[in-house]
Amino acid sequence: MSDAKVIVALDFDDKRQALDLVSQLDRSQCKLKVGKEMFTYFGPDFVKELVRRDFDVFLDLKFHDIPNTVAKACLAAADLGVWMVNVHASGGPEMMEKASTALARLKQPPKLIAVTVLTSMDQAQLSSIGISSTPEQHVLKLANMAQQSGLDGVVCSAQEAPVLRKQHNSEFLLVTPGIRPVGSQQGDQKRIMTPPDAILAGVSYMVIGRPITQANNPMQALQEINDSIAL
Ligand SMILES: O=C(O)c1cc(=O)[nH]c(=O)n1[C@@H]1O[C@H](COP(=O)(O)O)[C@@H](O)[C@H]1O
Repeated sequence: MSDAKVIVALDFDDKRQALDLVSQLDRSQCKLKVGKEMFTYFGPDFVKELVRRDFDVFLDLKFHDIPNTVAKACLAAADLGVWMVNVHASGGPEMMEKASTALARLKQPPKLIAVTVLTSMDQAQLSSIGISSTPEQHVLKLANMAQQSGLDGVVCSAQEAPVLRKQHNSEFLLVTPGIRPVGSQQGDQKRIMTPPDAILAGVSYMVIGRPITQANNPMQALQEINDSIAL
């Protein structure tokens, strides 16, 4: 596994464009994430190609279904050779336990993490789905559930990292999207933080998409982020 803290979210509708960027990268600079858009267009072969190129790949399909279906989908993801997979914590403890138990039987299981509260949601969005706690309270609750269910960590925003780090040691992975370098567009993200602040807050890995992929010079954007978090 590489030491890279940045996970580049490859959200493209064009495989050639994605592979052009990937060809300029190496595993010491970043890990790669394949999400619903690219997986739906280009399927497992695209994921396998990135694994073949020796990248740590996070397959971000956010499984959320009955326990048996999710456990089997996680096994299918593991078959692709990915480094990390995720499920929605709101699928509940039984779903998460079944997935974690299924993966634990493998020789080299991928990391299994749970999405808590999407970084595109704020208090108003949470209220609109009937949840009256604050995003931080809800993240904490789901993160505890994920840990008790045997998961390796959670997806949350960097804003919740300091309080999560008080309850979970550094082995519990905090994977944080909603990362915005100073001057970049916020877009649809609500709970955001800059890369250096996120590292100070105790995150394990930062998922960064558009600030890199839509930059005039993606390689320079990634280099600047890596420089900004270098010790
Ligand atoms: O699981 C994820 O990766 C994820 C969870 C979350 O709460 N928020 C979130 O933005 N993501 C993903 O992280 C990436 C963020 O991309 P940018 O907003 O372009 O940096 C996207 O691919 C999202 O699908």
